[in-house]
Amino acid sequence: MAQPLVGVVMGSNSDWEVMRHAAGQLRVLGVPFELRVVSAHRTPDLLFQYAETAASRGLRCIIAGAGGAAHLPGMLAAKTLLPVLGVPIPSRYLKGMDSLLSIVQMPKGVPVATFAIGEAGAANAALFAAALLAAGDGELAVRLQAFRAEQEAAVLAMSIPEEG
Ligand SMILES: Nc1c(C(=O)O)ncn1[C@@H]1O[C@H](COP(=O)(O)O)[C@@H](O)[C@H]1O
Repeated sequence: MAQPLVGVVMGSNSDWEVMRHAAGQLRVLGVPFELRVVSAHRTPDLLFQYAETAASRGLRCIIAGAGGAAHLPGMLAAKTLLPVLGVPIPSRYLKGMDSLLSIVQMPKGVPVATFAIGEAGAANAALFAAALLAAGDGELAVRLQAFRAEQEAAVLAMSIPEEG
């Protein structure tokens, strides 16, 4: 097993339906990652331990998904110098607006790169993590370029069926 370079963490296993889009995108690009459930609220000691050891274990960035009062990404960012990429999970009553605002409205000095609510945000966080790593990994840059080219070809091949 290759050394994980990206930590994909989430506040609950109920976030997996969204966060699997981050994992899937990393897998497609051949970026080694690890998956963990870590909660600032429910497992604060584990959160500190995870954040404090992440860099020394070889991780290069952390993608963190959380819903509702989504303190996980911000608290991770407070305890590590690694870039933290936050994914707002759609929540039951407020549709993820609570998650988005909790993650994006960090105080000056402790940034979290915040992505869109839901699966597109999770996939984009993975693509962003790959772009960060590709700056120092030419083979990954080639795979990322190929992904872009495939996406472009798929859009160029789109057609709209005419009516009548
Ligand atoms: N936002 C957080 C944190 C945290 O930020 O520490 N820990 C769990 N959660 C969120 O609670 C929601 C409901 O969790 P449950 O489904 O387990 O009740 C999840 O979206 C999770 O990310």
